[in-house]
This record gives sequence, C-alpha cells and structure tokens, in this order.
Amino acid sequence: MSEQAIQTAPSRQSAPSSAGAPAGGQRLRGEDICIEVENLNLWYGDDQALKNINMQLPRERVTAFIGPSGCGKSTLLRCMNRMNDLVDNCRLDGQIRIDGHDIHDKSMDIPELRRRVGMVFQKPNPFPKSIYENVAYGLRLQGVKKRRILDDVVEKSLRQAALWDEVKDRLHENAFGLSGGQQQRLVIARAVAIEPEVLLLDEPASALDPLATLKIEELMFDLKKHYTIVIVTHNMQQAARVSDYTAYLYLGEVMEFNDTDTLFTNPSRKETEDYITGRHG
Ligand SMILES: Nc1ncnc2c1ncn2[C@@H]1O[C@H](COP(=O)(O)OP(=O)(O)OP(=O)(O)O)[C@@H](O)[C@H]1O
Repeated sequence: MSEQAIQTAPSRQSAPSSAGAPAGGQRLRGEDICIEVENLNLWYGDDQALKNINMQLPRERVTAFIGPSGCGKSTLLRCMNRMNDLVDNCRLDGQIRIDGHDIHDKSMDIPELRRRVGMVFQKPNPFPKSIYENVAYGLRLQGVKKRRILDDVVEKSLRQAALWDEVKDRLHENAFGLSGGQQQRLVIARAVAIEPEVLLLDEPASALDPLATLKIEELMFDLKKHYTIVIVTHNMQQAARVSDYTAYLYLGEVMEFNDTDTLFTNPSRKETEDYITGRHG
C-alpha cells in the first residue's frame, strides 16, 4: 500500500460529504493521475444514484470501491467506460477524464474507450470458444490474422493472467471446461490481450472459492504494474489486502477517499468507521 498521500486530511466528522469539500476531491500527492471524476451526478429515471462525485484515481494503482449494497459502486465503475450508455433511462452530468480527455466528448470513440478501459464482471463470462480463441478474440476483431502475432499475444496474456502454466497444453479445448477461477483469469487474459490502460473489476472474486479468490488477489499485484485497476468489492478484507486507495460510498456519495491504510486504520468519518467495523451496512 502507498504511504499517506492525501494532502488534506479532514478531521473526523459525521456531516455528509456534500456539506463540505467533496470527500473524494482531495489531490493525491506524488501520484500520476489516470482518471479524474468531477462533479458527477447520475440518475436512473427520477432516482439519483450518484451525487456530486469528485475523485482522482492514480495510474498503476489499485483503487477499491466499498460500501453497502445499492450505494452506487457498480454504477460509478460502469461510468468509467460508459457502460451506463446502454441503460435506457440513465442520464448524467459532470465530467470523467481519462488521461485528461473527457470521455463524454463528442469526438470520443466509444469502442476505442472500451478497448482502453476493459471490464471484468462478477460472473466469469468466457465465450463458447476455445481458450486460445477467447484470448485472441479482441485481436481478431481488430483484424490481426498473423498466427505468430496471435500466438505471442495469447501466451503473453495468459502469462499475465497467471493461467499459462495451467492451460498451455489444452489451448484448443473449450473454455467452459475450466474451473470458475480459471475462467475468471481467462476473462482477465482476454481483457489484457488488447492492451487496455485501465481494468474495471466488478466483484471479480465474489463467485469464486477462497483459493481461486486468493489467486485473483495475487494477480492484482502483478497487473497493477501495467494497468490502473478499479475494483468493486463487498469484501473489506479483500479491499484492505489488494488496494492502494479506497473510496467508501454511501447512498450515492463518496463519504471518504483515502489511501487504504489510513481509511482502514484511521478513517476521517464516523460513517466509514461504522461501516468498516461492521456497525452498519
Ligand atoms: N439499470 C438500472 N436501472 C435502474 N436503477 C438502477 C440500475 N442499476 C442500478 N440501479 C439503482 O442504482 C442504485 C445503485 O446501484 P448499484 O448497482 O450501482 O449499487 P452497488 O453499490 O454496486 O450495489 P451492490 O453492492 O448491491 O452491487 C441502486 O438504488 C440501484 O437500484
């Protein structure tokens, strides 16, 4: 975990974040910022799911979103590659910038955005194809045909996803023959094969057994050398183990954002302390 990196450490308070400076709006010291969220509000129909979110997510770090069910973690995650565009009655205002570019700008190429900002869901979702073809899929879509290039990328991606040794002798077997944990690492290999910058992980281990979960957690330490990772998790021990920064969301607001050590050992807000100590949520 990174050392204390927030310049403004608010004193412990119980007022909602909207009453003062936005809880995620502190500037991060000594970090290269990849994603900036500014004054983001989002509604599903008349219901506001995200309220004035301000947050900076550092490059090549793991940031965890925690908070009780329905607080907006997945919604915020899905904003980062515009997955919410696919929801009919969803609208938002505010800005999200990745590498300084507003992702809602008219010039934004959405398929390219989703290539740069990959997503892995709770339930492993390999395609009904071979292990090899699952990983090669994105490259084939891009028109890559050369066998040597495909072979290299498949091997490199499976190695990055810590799966190569387990599957190298069965690359042409159907992906559905893999265990749940292996399928989830395959999905991660498929995501990294097209060289994204950011990986969004929505409870990637919640459907897995403890050993498979451990593998995914170990994998994150390696992946963050190359990617900016944002993970939604219900598991606070997992957030404490794998993330460098943590945002605590409650009722659509970021109540607190800080480096993970500080958030878990010395939270600024009473609400955060109540949540991490199991007093609510
Ligand atoms: N497609 C949708 N249409 C309408 N409302 C939605 C939609 N998706 C989410 N919501 C609502 O938005 C709010 C935030 O939901 P979201 O799934 O982002 O929360 P969450 O913190 O990820 O919850 P969980 O931990 O249970 O997955 C909830 O009130 C939810 O009911």
